[in-house]
Amino acid sequence: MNQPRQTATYLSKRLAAAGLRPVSRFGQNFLIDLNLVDLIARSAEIRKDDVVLEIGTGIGSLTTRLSDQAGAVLTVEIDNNLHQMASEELAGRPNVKMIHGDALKNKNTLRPEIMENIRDAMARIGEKARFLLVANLPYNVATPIISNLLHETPAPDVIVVTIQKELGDRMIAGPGSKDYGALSVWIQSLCDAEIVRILPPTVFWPRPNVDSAVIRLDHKPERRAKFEDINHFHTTVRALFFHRRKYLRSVVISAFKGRLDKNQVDKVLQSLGHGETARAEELDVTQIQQLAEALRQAELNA
Ligand SMILES: C[S@@+](CC[C@H](N)C(=O)[O-])C[C@H]1O[C@@H](n2cnc3c(N)ncnc32)[C@H](O)[C@@H]1O
Repeated sequence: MNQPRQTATYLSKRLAAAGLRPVSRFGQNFLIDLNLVDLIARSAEIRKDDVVLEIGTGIGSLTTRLSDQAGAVLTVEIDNNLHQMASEELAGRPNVKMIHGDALKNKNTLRPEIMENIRDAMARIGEKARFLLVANLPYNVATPIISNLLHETPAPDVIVVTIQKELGDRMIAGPGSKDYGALSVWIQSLCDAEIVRILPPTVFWPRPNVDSAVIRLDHKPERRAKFEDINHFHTTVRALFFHRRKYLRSVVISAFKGRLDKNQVDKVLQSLGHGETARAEELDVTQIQQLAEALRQAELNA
């Protein structure tokens, strides 16, 4: 199979020949350095038993690498023109399945077909099958895609994606940092997270306005197993950081209004040693988990 020489000129000519231009609302910033396309695929350490999901097929340059290494690839593209171009590029690759459409049904839900196809492909491969997300993600939907996938069963074992650097910084941030928030706690509660490489705008065409990062998340099922109710935890974490400058006490009181009264909230906070002036952003991931679980228990006993 011929690999396209993916320079900016090559890509712009190829799109222009089809009467197309990159669509910014779809986050169409294509990687033009093929070494970086290889870096993404290599960083995922893909095996023959792996089922790989790619969101954003583009013209299929990363997809071909994934197809060479994985057992099965499911790739999703919202743009009909790119979907058609990639179909030609990927024809003759029986381990690639393409979906044309939005990867998200709505902000909180993935397109159901995605997980149906992933589960089918994993069942075909058998017990050793792992599930990976490997993609140069469209930046506007990167957070809901990653967050929603972590709710799924199975959740991806490994995620290697290109995202805005600022988003990567938020994923790996610790307490006390300006980047620390609900996303940091949610990701680190379930995964080991690392930034593999920072990418300048020049490696994309067209150039985005910001730096990007290749990040790797390793999902830890033993961490997930500790949560009695993962949805409750996620909702609580988002509520705790919604007004990040406010004191924890008033944030919890308003988030649990109608479910816990002020006395019950005070009891929970006192039992965990959080004083009147504590703020969510000062609590580490374990302390947030303990607080969310204590609030859940208090609600059950209320
Ligand atoms: C950053 S580009 C990556 C393209 C290609 N994989 C590459 O590495 O050059 C993101 C791709 O995601 C597609 N896309 C944007 N929003 C999407 C969505 N909600 N669902 C599926 N694909 C989407 C865009 O049309 C675009 O092709």
